[in-house]
Order: sequence, then structure tokens, then C-alpha cells
Amino acid sequence: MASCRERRRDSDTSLLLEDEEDREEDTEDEDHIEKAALNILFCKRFWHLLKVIFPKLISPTFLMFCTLLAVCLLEQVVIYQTGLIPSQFVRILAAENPQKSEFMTRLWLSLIIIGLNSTLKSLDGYISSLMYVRWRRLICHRLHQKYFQDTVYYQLNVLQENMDNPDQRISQDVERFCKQFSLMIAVIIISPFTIGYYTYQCYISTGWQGPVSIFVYFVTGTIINRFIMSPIVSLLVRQEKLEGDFRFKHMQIRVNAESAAFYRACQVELMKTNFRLHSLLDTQKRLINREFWLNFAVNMFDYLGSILSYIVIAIPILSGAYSHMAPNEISALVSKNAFVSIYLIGCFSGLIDLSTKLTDLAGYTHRIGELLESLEKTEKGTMEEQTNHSADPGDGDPSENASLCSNESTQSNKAFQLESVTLTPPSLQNRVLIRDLNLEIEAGRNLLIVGNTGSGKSSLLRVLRGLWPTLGGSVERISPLGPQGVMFIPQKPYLTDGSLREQIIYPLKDKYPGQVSPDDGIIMQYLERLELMSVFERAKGLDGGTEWINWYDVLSPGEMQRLSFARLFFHQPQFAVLDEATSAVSMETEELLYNMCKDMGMTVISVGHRSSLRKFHDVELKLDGRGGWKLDTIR
Ligand SMILES: Nc1ncnc2c1ncn2[C@@H]1O[C@H](COP(=O)(O)OP(=O)(O)OP(=O)(O)O)[C@@H](O)[C@H]1O
Repeated sequence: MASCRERRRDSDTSLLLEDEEDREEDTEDEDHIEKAALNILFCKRFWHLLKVIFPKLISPTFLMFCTLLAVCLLEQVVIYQTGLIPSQFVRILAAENPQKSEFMTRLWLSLIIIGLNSTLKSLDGYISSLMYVRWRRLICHRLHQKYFQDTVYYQLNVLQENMDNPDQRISQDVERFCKQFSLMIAVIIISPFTIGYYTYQCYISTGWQGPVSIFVYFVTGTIINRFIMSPIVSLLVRQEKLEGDFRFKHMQIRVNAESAAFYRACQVELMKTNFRLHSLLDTQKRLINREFWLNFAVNMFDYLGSILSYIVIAIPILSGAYSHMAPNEISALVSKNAFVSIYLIGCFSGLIDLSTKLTDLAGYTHRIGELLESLEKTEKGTMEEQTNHSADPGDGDPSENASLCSNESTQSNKAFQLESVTLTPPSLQNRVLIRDLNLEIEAGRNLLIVGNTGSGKSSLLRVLRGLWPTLGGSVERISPLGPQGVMFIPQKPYLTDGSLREQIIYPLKDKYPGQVSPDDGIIMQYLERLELMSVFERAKGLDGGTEWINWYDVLSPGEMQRLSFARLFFHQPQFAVLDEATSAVSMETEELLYNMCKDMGMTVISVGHRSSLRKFHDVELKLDGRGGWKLDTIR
């Protein structure tokens, strides 16, 4: 008999599967509605991306494009000459008196043409690859520029529920889009020229019947492919999303391996990870089923095309149009005509083949376009927010301003002035955490924010930082946010990739990369006082840990918090906002840290549960989590 725990696990799995089935049905319905809209959206989003990769007319991308066009045209001339080689040999060898000198000349010419052909083909691939790199750089730069604008990355990752896996879109989808498009571009740009030229050649050899039958064949192929293609695009978009979800699940385990291991969570994590895998594979299977018919149609058209070329050539031969010619001339002409017709059909087949690549391209275009639109919308919202708060000193870019302790000019008596502020979580507007709060945070008056867990303490800090909007009231930010004015130490210590120095000077950029800086002495003093010398040694010095990327795996929570304080002491802002920043250190260390803040003249705004914190503060703001608050002086 299955144990109670196993039964519960089974029921969890079946609930997840039922959930997924419901979602599958919903997506089927949505699919129909989305298909039409997706096609219009594709054109809009593709145009948007084209404007990113071709920013202006005279640009390196445009020059590359022109060079590629020239190379492709030249390549076509050489391909035409290569195609004529067999007919020229047939004419020489099938003549009544074959001439050795004529044969040798033709042989040398053919070798030169083949050499040229190979060079041009490699050049065309080379330029396409260079374009791929350049496009990827342009699109990623554009996305990064918007993503890292103010708090846009926070809003996208935390507050916007409809935007899945922005990281995957930037790192993977852009790569695939650029690769696919760079492979298609040569075919797209050269097709009008080759089709025009070979249609003319085909007309000369076969009369109007040849080109017309090939055109009819192409149009039929395109219409059939169009019908098969449309459901594939929405499936591809979904597959990319599930691919990102699956990768995210593995990343979650990677980042939280220790916590999961403490819970002995292997079974539940196995179930959840397999669930993501199965959702992905089911969608992939549906996609493969649909692609079967697309591939079938594409292959049918490729092979039917070769038969059609013989039908086209047969028409003038069977109607006796070439009966007056010598046998070697007819053979040469048939060989030449075969090449022209087959090449023209090949051009059309190439365009039909593009349809499979186009579905992939459309999927990536939607995902990148969606992200770009969302980024633009969020960026606009943030800018409007900033304009509304134009009285605020603004965030600026703290990393640009690398001066240590040069905050005299920006010193102000107050950090924040809150009037009648009402605050709710962003997606739960009926759950008021704080109602009509009036608060003035001024220099020299340390503020302690207390309340039960979930009562809105960190949320108030989010509002102060401008991450969350308020439901009502006004928040005036008087002191500039950043290492010179108001510096936030979040509840989860944030350690970036890079050396120990980069952790300490964060969010500033390294002023003296790889050199001894004048700040080294002071940094070492802080490391010693905070008992972080063992970290200094393990990191092989301030600049030694470049390959030691994941600090979270190798530092204890207490060490991470002390490192955050080393950062705070390095910057010495006028106001320090500490969100449970000493929860993982001993009371003695907590006392040392607060005393150091006091000695440096910092005003602290702390969130915390420990009663030992009271003695370092002057005022206490108590939240009840239902909107109520109380401000008391601490004696
Ligand atoms: N991004 C979010 N979207 C919606 N609700 C959120 C979000 N972040 C937090 N909340 C909710 O807002 C409420 C207040 O959260 P907050 O983090 O401010 O609590 P807190 O008082 O700091 O708690 P703790 O002492 O446990 O840190 C909680 O109920 C929380 O679940």
C-alpha cells in the first residue's frame, strides 16, 4: 500500500498535470485568436528589429549589406558561368573533330571559374557571419540599454507577471534570431536578381510556357506552405517560453543547492523539474508533428521541381524547335537549358525552403519584440515617474561618481518627506499595508521601523527607493539616492561577480583596475575591523578573485552582511537604510557596526526585529500590517 506521503506526492503530481491540461485547452483556444494577430504583429516587430540593426542609412551594417549584395551578384555571374561548363565541354568533345587546344583552354578557364566560385561563396558566408556578430551586438546593446535603465530590470523581473524569462530572450533568442536571419539574408537579397535573370534565360530557351509553369508552381507551393506554417509560429513562441522555464528551474536549484539539500528536497525537486521538462517536451512533440507536414511539403516541392525542369525543356525539343541543329549543338543546348530551368526552379525552391526558417525567425522575432516593447513601456513609465518627481535630486548613475567621501556639497538635513502615504503591494491594491503615513526622515535622528513579519517594513523602503508606487500621498526624496546621499543595504546581501575590491566599491566602477589604489589602506582597515581578513586571504587579495565568481557559495550569511557593511563604510553616505542588515551577526558585532556608523556621522534608518536595536535609534515607527502605524520617540 502506498504511504500517505507517496499518495500526497502522487496527488500533487496529478494536480500539476490537471492544471497543465487546463492550460493546454486554454492555449488551444488562445492559439486561434492569436494566429491572426501574430501575423500582423510579426511584421510590426520585425520592422522594429530591422530599425535596430540598420540604425541609419550609412552605417557599417549597411556597408556590409552592400558588400554582401555585390559579392552575391558576382557569385551569381560566376555560378552562371560554372553552370555552362558542362555544355561547353559537350560541344567541344561531341564535335566531328575535337580540338585539343580548345579543350585545354576551356579546362583552364573552368578551373579559374571554379576557384572564383569557391572564393565568392566563402566570402558570402564570411560577410554573413560578420553581420550576425554585429546584429547581435546592436540588438543586445539596445536591450541592455533599456533593461539597465533605472529600475526597469526590477520591474520586469519582479513586478510584471506577463514577461517570462527576459534573460533567455536577451541571451538566447537574440543569438538565434541573428544566426537565422544572417543565413537567410543572402538568399533574400539575391533572389529578385536571379529570378529575373533566369526567367529571361528560360523564356529565351523555352518560350513563355517555361517561366509561366514555374511561376504557377511556386505560387501553389507558397499558398500550401502558408497554411501549414501559421500554427507553427505560435507553438514556437510557446516552446521558447517553456525552454526558458526549464532552464530557470535548473538555475534555481544551482543557486539554492544548499537550502534544498538541507530540506532533503530531491524528490519534490525531481518532480517539479521533470514536470517542466515534460511540458517542454510535449510542446516540442506537437511542434515536431506540425513540422512533419511542413517538411513533407517542402521536400515534395524540391523533387517535383526537378521533374518540372525536364517537362519545361521537353516542350521545345518535342515540338521540333531545335530539329535544324547539329547533334553536338543540341546536346550543348539541352545541357544549358537544363541548367537554366533547374536553377530557376532552384531559386523558387530556395524561397519555399525559407518558409521553415521563417517560422523559427518569426518565433524569435515575437519574443524579442515583446521584450523590446515591454522595456520601452516600462522605461517610459519610469521616465514619467521621474518627471512627476522632478523636484527629487534623482538617482543619477552612482557608478559614474567615484569620489570617496566627497559628499559635502550634496549634504542635506533631510532624506525623505512623506505626506499621507498609503501603500499596498503592487498587485494587491485592496490590501493596505500603511495608510496616511506622515514621516520626515532627517539627519541625526536614527529611525527604527518595526512590526510583525509581512507588515510592510521592507515595502516602505521600496517606496522610499521608488521601486513601488504609492496608492496615495507624496514621497519627496530630498537627499540623492546613491552612495553619496542615501544608500540602501537590502535584506538579501547583493554580491556582484568580480574581485573583493569590486564587492566593496560596488556600485562604483573600479577607478584603478589592476593597480594599487589610494583607497587600499582604508579598505584594509575596514576588513580588519570587520574580521574579514580570512575572506581577503581566500579571495587572494583585493583583486585576486576574478575566477571566483559565485560569492554566495563560499561566504556565510554573517560574512556577507559584514561585507555589505564594509561597502557602506567605504562609501560613508549621509543616510544608511539597513533592512535587517545585522540579522545574521552576533549582538557584539551588531553593536560594533552601529557604533562605526555613528562614528562616521551616518544617520541610519533600520528595519529589524531584535529589541537590541532600539538603543541605536531615536525614533520608532511601528506598523501593524493593516494600515495602522505609530511613531514614538525612543528614550
Ligand atoms: N513583489 C510583490 N508583489 C506582491 N506582494 C508582495 C511583493 N513583495 C512583497 N509582497 C507582500 O507585501 C507584504 C509586505 O511585505 P514586506 O516585504 O514589506 O514585509 P516585511 O514587513 O518586511 O516582512 P519581514 O519582516 O518578513 O521582512 C507581504 O505580505 C508580502 O507578501
